[in-house]
Amino acid sequence: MEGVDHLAHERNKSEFDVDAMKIVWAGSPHAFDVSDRISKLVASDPGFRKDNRSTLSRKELFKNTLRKAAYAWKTIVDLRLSEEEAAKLRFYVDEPAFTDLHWGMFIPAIKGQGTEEQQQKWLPLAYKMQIIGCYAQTELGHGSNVQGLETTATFDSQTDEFIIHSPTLTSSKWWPGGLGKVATHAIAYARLIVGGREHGVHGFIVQLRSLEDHSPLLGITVGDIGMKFGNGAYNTMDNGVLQFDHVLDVYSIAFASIAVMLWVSQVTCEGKYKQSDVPRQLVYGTMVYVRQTIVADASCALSRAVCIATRYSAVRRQFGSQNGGPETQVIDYKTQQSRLFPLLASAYAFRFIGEWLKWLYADVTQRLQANDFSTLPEAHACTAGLKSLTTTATADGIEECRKLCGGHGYLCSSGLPELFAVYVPACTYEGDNTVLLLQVARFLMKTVSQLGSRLSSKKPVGTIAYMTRVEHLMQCRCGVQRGFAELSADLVEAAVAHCQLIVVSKFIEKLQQEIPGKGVKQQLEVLCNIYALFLLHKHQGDFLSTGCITPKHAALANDELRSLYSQVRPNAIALVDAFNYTDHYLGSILGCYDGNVYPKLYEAAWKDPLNESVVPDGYHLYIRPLLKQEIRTARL
Ligand SMILES: CC/C=C\C/C=C\C/C=C\C/C=C/C(=O)SCCNC(=O)CCNC(=O)[C@H](O)C(C)(C)COP(=O)(O)OP(=O)(O)OC[C@H]1O[C@@H](n2cnc3c(N)ncnc32)[C@H](O)[C@@H]1OP(=O)(O)O
Ligand SMILES: Cc1cc2nc3c(=O)[nH]c(=O)nc-3n(C[C@H](O)[C@H](O)[C@H](O)COP(=O)(O)OP(=O)(O)OC[C@H]3O[C@@H](n4cnc5c(N)ncnc54)[C@H](O)[C@@H]3O)c2cc1C
Repeated sequence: MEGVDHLAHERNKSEFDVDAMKIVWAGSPHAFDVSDRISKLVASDPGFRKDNRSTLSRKELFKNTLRKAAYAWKTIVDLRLSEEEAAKLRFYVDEPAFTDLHWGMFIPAIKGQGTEEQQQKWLPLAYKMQIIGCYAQTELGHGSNVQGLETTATFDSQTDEFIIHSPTLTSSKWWPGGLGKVATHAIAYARLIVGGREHGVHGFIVQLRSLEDHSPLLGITVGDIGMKFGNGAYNTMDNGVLQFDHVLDVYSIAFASIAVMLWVSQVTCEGKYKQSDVPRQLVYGTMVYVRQTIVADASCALSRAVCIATRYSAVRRQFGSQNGGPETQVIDYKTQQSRLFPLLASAYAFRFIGEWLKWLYADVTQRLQANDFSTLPEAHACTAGLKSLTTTATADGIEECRKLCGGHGYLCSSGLPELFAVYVPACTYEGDNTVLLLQVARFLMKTVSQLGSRLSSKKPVGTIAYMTRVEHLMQCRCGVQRGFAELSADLVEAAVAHCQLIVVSKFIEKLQQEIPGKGVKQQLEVLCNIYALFLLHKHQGDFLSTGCITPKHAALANDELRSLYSQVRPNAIALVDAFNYTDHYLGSILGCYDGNVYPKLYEAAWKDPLNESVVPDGYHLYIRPLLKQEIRTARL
C-alpha cells in the first residue's frame, strides 16, 4: 500500500542516531544541508526524470542529455546556485554528460596548470559556459603511456603560433568525453617541438568548433566514437575522436606569447623553450586531481548499490516458514550477511579515505605553490593506488549487490544494471588500475630501498598486522634479484596491500576524532572492524605467511566477524538510510525507501513499450505462419 513504510519495523531496531550519522556521511552539517536540499530539488523536478533512459535510441538519449544539461544550467542560473550547490545539482541529476568534463577536467586543468594570463583569459568564459571544454589526452594508439602520445605541437617563431597536427591514424585523439559533438575547446596534449627539438608532452588550449554555428574549424575532424557498454549508461556521453590537420593554434598569450598550458614551461617570443626547475610530472596534475575525486565517487556508487541490496534483502523473504508463519528475511541468512555487510563497511571506509585524500591533495597543492615537492611522490602514489583499489572494489561490489538481489536485481527497474554499466569504466579511465598499481609498486620499491624494511612506523597500533603484511610482501619481492618487470604481478599485490593498510589506518584515525550522536561512533567502530577483519580473512594467506598472526588468530577473526555481522544486522537499514538518498537518485524499485517493492515492480512492468499491445508487433508476419505450419505438421 502506498504511504505505508514496509521497513518501519527495521528502522525501529536502530541503536544509533540516524540523523547524526547523516551528518557524518555528508561530512558536515553544512554539507548535509546542501546535499539534502539539492537532492530534493532535483527529485521533485520532472525536468530531471531518468526512468525512461533504457527505452530511448542513442540519438534520443543524447538529445535528452543535452536538454537536461541545458535545463540544469538554467536552474543553476535562475536560482543563483553557488559553485558547491551547482556541483551537487549535477551530481544528483546523475547522468554522464559533457558537463562532467567541462567542470571536472577542463576548468581544473586551466586552474591547476595555466599561467595567470591563461586563467584570466579562459576561466571567465568557461565559468559562464560561453565555451565548453574537454580534456583531450588519450589517443587511438596510446592512453596509459602518456609519453607515447603522437600528436605534435610545432612552434612557428615566424608567426608566433603553434601548428597542432595528428601525424598518424593512431595519433587521433580517442575517448575524450564531450569531444564528439559538444566541446568547442579542448585541452589537447601534444609533443612540443621548438626549433626542431622535442620537449615532451604538454597541454594546449585549442578551439575545435565555431562559436557561431558549432561547425568544426578548418583542419579539425571530430565525431563520436560510437556505442559503449550497456544501453543507456555512458551512451549519454559523446566520447569523441579528433584529428588535427596542421591546425594553427593562434591563442597567443602575452606572457609567453603562445598557449603552452603550463606554468612549468614557456616558449619565449624569440622561440626559446624555458623549462622551469619543477618536476615534469606536474603536467599530469589534472589526472591526480581527478583520481582523488574518483575515490569519493566510489563511496557514492558503492553506497547506492549497498542501499538497494540492503533494503531489498530486508523486504525479500524466501524459505524458513514455521507453522504457516512468514518466510525468513534473506538479510537474516549468514551467507547474505557475509556478502553484504563487508560492502556496507567498505562504503563507509571509502567515504573516509576520500575525505583524507581530499586533504592530502589540498596539502600537496599548497606545497607546490611554495615550490615544495617533498610530498608529491606520496601524493601520486596515494591517489593512484587508492583510485585503483576503490574503483575495483566498487565495480565488483555493485555486481555483488546485483547478485544479492536475485533475479529482480537483473531488471533495469532495480537500478543496478545501469549503475554497474555507468560505473565500471572507472577502473580504466583516469588510469588503468593495473598501470596505476605499478606506479605504487615503484614508489614502494624506492621507499623500501631508502628506508630499509620498515615502510613507516606512523600507523595506529591496530594496523601492525597490515603493515607487517606489506613489508613481508615487499621483502619477498625486493630480496629476490630479479627485475621489476619480472616481479610486477607480485609487486602489484604488495601495492594493493599497501593501499588497504592506508584505508584501514585512516578509518581508525577517523574514529579517534570527536563523533557526535548516540551510538554513532560505536556503529562506525563495528564497520571499521568488519572492513579490517574481512580483508584479513580474505587475504589470510598473506597474514599467516608473515607470522604476525597464527591459524588460531585467523579462526578467532572469523568468529569475531560473525559476531560483528550480528551487531550490524539490527542497524543495517538505518546505516543505509544515513546515506540520505532520494528514491529519484537511487532509481531503484528494489531500493525504494518504503520497501513497497512488489506492487511497484508489477506496475513498472506494464509500462514497458512491449506491453503497449497484447499481441506483439511481428506476430502476424512471423509467429502466426510458424504456428500454422506446426499445426499443418501436426496433422501429417
Ligand atoms: C571532479 C571529476 C569530475 C569529472 C570527471 C568525471 C569523471 C571522469 C570520467 C571520465 C574522464 C576520464 C578522463 C581520462 O581518462 S583522462 C586520461 C587519463 N589517462 C591516464 O591516467 C594515463 C595514465 N598514465 C600516466 O599517468 C603516466 O603515463 C604514468 C604515470 C603511467 C607513466 O608516466 P611517465 O612514463 O611519464 O612516468 P614514469 O617514467 O612511470 O615515472 C617517472 C617519475 O614520475 C613520477 N610520476 C608519474 N606520474 C606522476 C604524477 N601524476 N604525479 C607525480 N609524479 C608522477 C613517477 O612516480 C616516477 O617517479 P620516480 O620513480 O621518482 O622517477
Ligand atoms: C568511459 C571512458 C571515458 C574516458 N574519458 C577520457 C577523457 O575524457 N579524456 C582522455 O584523455 N581519456 C579518456 N579516456 C581514456 C582513458 O584514460 C584510457 O582508456 C585509460 O587511460 C587506459 O589507457 P588505454 O586505453 O591505453 O589502456 P591500455 O594501457 O592499452 O590497457 C590495456 C591493457 O594493457 C595493460 N598495460 C598497459 N601498460 C602496461 C604496463 N606497462 N604493464 C602492465 N600492463 C600494462 C593494462 O593493465 C590493460 O590490462 C576514457 C576512457 C573511458 C573508458
